[in-house]
Amino acid sequence: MMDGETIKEPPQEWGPTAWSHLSAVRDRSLLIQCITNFVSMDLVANTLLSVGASPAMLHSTEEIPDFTPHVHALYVNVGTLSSDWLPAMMAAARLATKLGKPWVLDPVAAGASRFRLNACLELLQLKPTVIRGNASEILALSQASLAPTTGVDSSHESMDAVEAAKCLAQASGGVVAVSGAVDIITQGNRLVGVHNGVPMLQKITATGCAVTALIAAFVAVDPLHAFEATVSAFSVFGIAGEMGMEQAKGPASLRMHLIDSLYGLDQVALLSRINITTALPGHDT
Ligand SMILES: Nc1ncnc2c1ncn2[C@@H]1O[C@H](COP(=O)(O)OP(=O)(O)O)[C@@H](O)[C@H]1O
Ligand SMILES: Cc1ncsc1CCOP(=O)(O)O
Ligand SMILES: [Mg+2]
Repeated sequence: MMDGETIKEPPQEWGPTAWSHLSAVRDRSLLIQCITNFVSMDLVANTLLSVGASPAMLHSTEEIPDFTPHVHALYVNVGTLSSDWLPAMMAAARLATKLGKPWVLDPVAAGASRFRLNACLELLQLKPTVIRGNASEILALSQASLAPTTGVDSSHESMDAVEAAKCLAQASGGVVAVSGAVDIITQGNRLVGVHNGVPMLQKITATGCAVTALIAAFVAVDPLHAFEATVSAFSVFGIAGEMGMEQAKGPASLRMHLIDSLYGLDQVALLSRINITTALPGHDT
């Protein structure tokens, strides 16, 4: 294989990998510290509880030295960022990194303002294990440039951000994940697409925040294989979305059925529904 060439992944391995991650998360009572936005706190906490993890929304700077050493992973989300929250995010991420604990960044609306973009760039310096955003967020971060028309929702397709994601992964040294109709996950010379999920997930606020929280839990059980953990979390969340949609009448009932489906997801459903590609059009080598 030539240097820089993308490794071909055996797709048949992903079902068992995702199942073993979900089973481990369910077995382990993982404590996940979430410094997340006001909009997402409820869905993030309920998503983590539905897979057996324990969410804790502790965000005071004063609590970090006592609390962060006990968590299995840290989740930082800048969705409703203000200057008084940033020091806590930085302190928690710094301590997590120092203690060798995984931490995951959700750069919500990274390109919406200079303050937010600079905050995300500062957080990037602290080496997140995984960065998960929508395509517009990953493009803004990768180019370190504002995109003022972009709020929290993406104005791009995930496929538009494949090269940006690869650059960001190289620059940060972490896993970079772009959500969308196809979720793109990349690290080094690895790249896969997860095709699970339903478009209605975009009509529920904070589903992006929730899938990032799930990634934090999955990475907590397997910090040395953050790429596999991230792909597994996306598949599980997307499959739960598909199963929830079979019972839902619209976004509000999908939100409820999504959580129920995460809670009840079994091995047969996961193995039969998981849909992963390892060769994206124009990006397979
Ligand atoms: N068109 C789509 N089809 C299927 N799933 C989707 C689609 N768009 C987003 N999703 C899923 O919805 C969840 C939230 O992603 P997204 O809407 O991109 O994040 P954000 O809310 O941060 O913008 C992810 O699990 C993603 O896979
Ligand atoms: C609407 C909104 N405004 C600030 S944060 C937030 C929630 C964003 O959630 P997501 O990125 O998962 O759509
Ligand atoms: Mg988001």
